[in-house]
Amino acid sequence: MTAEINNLVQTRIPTEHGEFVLHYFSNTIDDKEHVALVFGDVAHKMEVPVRIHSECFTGDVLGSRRCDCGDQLDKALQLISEHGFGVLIYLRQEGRGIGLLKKLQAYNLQDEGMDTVDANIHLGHRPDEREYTIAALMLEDLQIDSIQLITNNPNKIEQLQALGVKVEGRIAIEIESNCDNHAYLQTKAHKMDHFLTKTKK
Ligand SMILES: Nc1nc2c(ncn2[C@@H]2O[C@H](COP(=O)(O)OP(=O)(O)OP(=O)(O)O)[C@@H](O)[C@H]2O)c(=O)[nH]1
Ligand SMILES: [Zn+2]
Repeated sequence: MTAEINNLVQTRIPTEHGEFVLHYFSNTIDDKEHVALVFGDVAHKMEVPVRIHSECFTGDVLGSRRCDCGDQLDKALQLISEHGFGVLIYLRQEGRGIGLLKKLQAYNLQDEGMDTVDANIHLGHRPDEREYTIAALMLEDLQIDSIQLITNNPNKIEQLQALGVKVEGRIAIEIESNCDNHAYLQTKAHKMDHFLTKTKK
C-alpha cells in the first residue's frame, strides 16, 4: 500500500512569534496526529526554512532541561517568523520513535550511567527509530519546491533526500547546554554525529 496523507483542517494559531496556520493531517501509516505550522506563503517557493520537530512531551510541554527540544521548538518558530515564511512540522515521534514509556525508562537508565544510545539498545530498540515519509508527503501537499532544513542532525537530511525532498541547505539550531543536558548533547555530538560545535569544544 502506498502511503497517503490528507490535509483535513487548517486553522489560525496566533503565537508570540506571530500568526501561523496549523494544518492537521491524517495518514495511512500510523494513528498519530501529525501537524504542520505554516508561516506566510510557502507554495511554489524554493529554500523554504523547514523545521521537522520530533515530539518531546518532557521538553516541549514541561520545559525539561534534560534535552534541548523545548528551546529548539521556540527558536525554530522565531526563526521562521523572522524569515517571513516557513514551516514547522511537528511529528509525533516521541522518544525518537520509541514512545514516551520507553523514553522515560531510558531516562532512568541514563541516571544509572548509560548514555542515550546505549539506553535505547538496552531496551531492545535502535538508537533512533524515526522515519520521515509523512513529513515528505506534507511538504509535497504544501507545494514546497525546496527547503533549508533547520537541524543539527545529518541523518534527517539524508533520510529526507532519500525520500525525494530537495534539501538545498541547513540552518543550525544549536542551544547553549546546561548542567542537566551537557552529557546528553555530548553523546549526540560524538556518537550520533550531530553538528553541535558549541558542545564539541
Ligand atoms: N529514546 C530517547 N529519546 C529521546 C531522549 N531525549 C530526547 N529524546 C527524543 O528525541 C527526539 C528529538 O531528537 P534529538 O536527537 O534531540 O534531535 P533531532 O531531532 O535528531 O535533531 P535536531 O533536528 O538537530 O533537533 C524527541 O522525540 C525526544 O522525545 C532520550 O534520552 N532517549
Ligand atoms: Zn527532548
